[in-house]
Order: sequence, then structure tokens, then C-alpha cells
Amino acid sequence: MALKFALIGCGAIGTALLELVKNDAGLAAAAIVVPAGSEAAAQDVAGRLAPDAQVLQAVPAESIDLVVEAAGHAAIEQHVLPALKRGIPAIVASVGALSAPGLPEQLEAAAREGGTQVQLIAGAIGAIDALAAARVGGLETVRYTGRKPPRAWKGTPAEEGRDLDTLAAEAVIFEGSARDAARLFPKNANVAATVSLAGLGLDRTTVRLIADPAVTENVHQVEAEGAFGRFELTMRNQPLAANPKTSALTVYSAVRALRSRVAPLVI
Ligand SMILES: NC(=O)C1=CN([C@@H]2O[C@H](COP(=O)(O)OP(=O)(O)OC[C@H]3O[C@@H](n4cnc5c(N)ncnc54)[C@H](O)[C@@H]3O)[C@@H](O)[C@H]2O)C=CC1
Ligand SMILES: O=C([O-])CC(=O)C(=O)O
Repeated sequence: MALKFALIGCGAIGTALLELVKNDAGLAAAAIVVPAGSEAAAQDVAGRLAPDAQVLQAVPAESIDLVVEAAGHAAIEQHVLPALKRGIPAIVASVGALSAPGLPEQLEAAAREGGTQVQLIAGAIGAIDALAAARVGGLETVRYTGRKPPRAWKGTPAEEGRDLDTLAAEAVIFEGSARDAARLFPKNANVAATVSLAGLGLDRTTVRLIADPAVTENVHQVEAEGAFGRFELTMRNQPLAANPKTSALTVYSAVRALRSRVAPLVI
């Protein structure tokens, strides 16, 4: 029996995910959950990539084994919390939502109530395993720098006081805590939240966000130091054509998490 999943959100990540798993025998997209007004576009995607999926505005009450969130911060409270309370496990991409005070505790309580688990995916960043392991021995500093081409920062506070279309040199658009980065840049700083939740926490992880006309990739850098030693990581991610804010690796990370639910051997 294939694992029946409900996909929450059907944008750049959701569509690419459905494309990648459409021939997986162990997985069945049973529902696609989108807000009112987005059903027609989702129906079109379902027609091409998930013909058995119902397009809905909420996770169905029956017959769902797992929810996969790829929608945005608001979807955690709206769809993930209720699913967990009903005992449905969840895979979450919008990790930055956990920067809202109280939400991590609410997620834990909902999962406990439902006797299930919520998995925050690594998404566009690597070395989350190393960072979370290093935390066991004690971490001293964790620094994260996110660098993207100017167009990836459109529609964010990065536009205040600067014209991203004519940016000639790199501009630091944010310096501060991972909590503030995730709150102010909900579509661009999920990685900041992920790095901090695996490491030193949302308030002690220092974050720099940079708009850089000299790069074409989404560049993520982590420097961590602690009892384990130190590491420096640089990721140069290809953005998705459908959304320059989002790296293709985020899709692959979600697909990996999904496939791991049914694979007999997992790495
Ligand atoms: N962990 C990571 O490394 C990353 C996480 N993300 C997260 O993934 C989210 C989705 O990314 P993309 O697919 O590139 O965005 P997108 O804008 O292309 O697609 C978002 C989709 O979600 C739907 N949606 C929006 N609000 C919703 C709600 N409350 N309930 C259900 N559906 C809703 C939209 O209609 C659309 O179909 C981002 O907003 C971000 O929070 C994105 C990139 C990296
Ligand atoms: O996909 C990426 O490169 C990272 C991203 O948008 C985020 O951290 O929210």
C-alpha cells in the first residue's frame, strides 16, 4: 500500500516535488491543499502530475498518512498543527515559522497530543546533522550568512531605501538574530531558522543577509565552533526557475524526507 500524503502548497516547491515523486510506487499524492483562489492553478498541476489527488482548502479528515508542508509560515498554524493533533505526522519546509514565540512549543504539544511527530527538513542547507551532533558536546558560536542575487530579495524589507534593479555592489540588508531574520524575511530566511534550531537557538545565532549582484546562485554559509572543533560550510545553490527565492535543493530535501518514510534503508 502506498503512503498517502497531503501536499500543503502547490507553488515552486510543491510542483517540483510532485514531478519528482509521480512515479514512486510507495508514495501517493492524495490531496493538494491550497488557499481559496489558488485551486484552478493547483488543479492544473494535479491534472499533469497527480491525477488521483483532490484539490482542497484543508487537509481531509480521512485517509491521509502524512502531510508535507511547502506553503509558507501561515500554513503551520492553519494546517500542520490541526493535522498533528489528529495524529497525522508532518514534514515541514517553512521552518522560519518557528521563530514566532510559542510556536515550537505548540508544535510539540500538538504532536504529543496526536502521538505523532513533526520533521523539520534541512531544506536549502547542509550539515544540519553535524551541527545538531556538535550541539551535544556544546557550541560556542554559530554564524550564518545568506547571499542571493538582488531579484531574490524583491518584495522584502531589502527594498526599503534601495533599488534592487540597479544595485551595483553587494548590500548587507540584515544583521541580527536568526529569530528576527526569519520573521522579517519569511520566504528567504528559513535556513537561518533551521541552522539556529539545530545549533545555538534563534536568539544566539548571528545572521547576515546580503543582496549581491555578483552572484547567480543562492549562497549559504555557516561557520560553527564548539567542543567538537569547527566547520565552515558554503553552499552554492541553483535557484528554482519558478521562484528565485527558493533553491532547488529545498525540493530535493523534501523529496528525500518523503521517500525516507517508505524506504527500507535510510541515510
Ligand atoms: N527550509 C528551506 O530551506 C526553505 C523553505 N522554504 C519555504 O517554503 C515555502 C514555499 O516555497 P515556494 O514553493 O518556493 O513558494 P511559492 O510561493 O512558489 O508557493 C507557495 C504555495 O503555497 C500556497 N500557499 C500559500 N499560503 C498557503 C496556506 N496558508 N495554506 C496552503 N497553501 C498556501 C500558495 O498558493 C502556493 O501554491 C516558502 O514560503 C518558505 O516558507 C522556501 C525555501 C527554502
Ligand atoms: O532556498 C533557499 O536558498 C533559502 C531560502 O529561501 C530560505 O532560507 O528561506
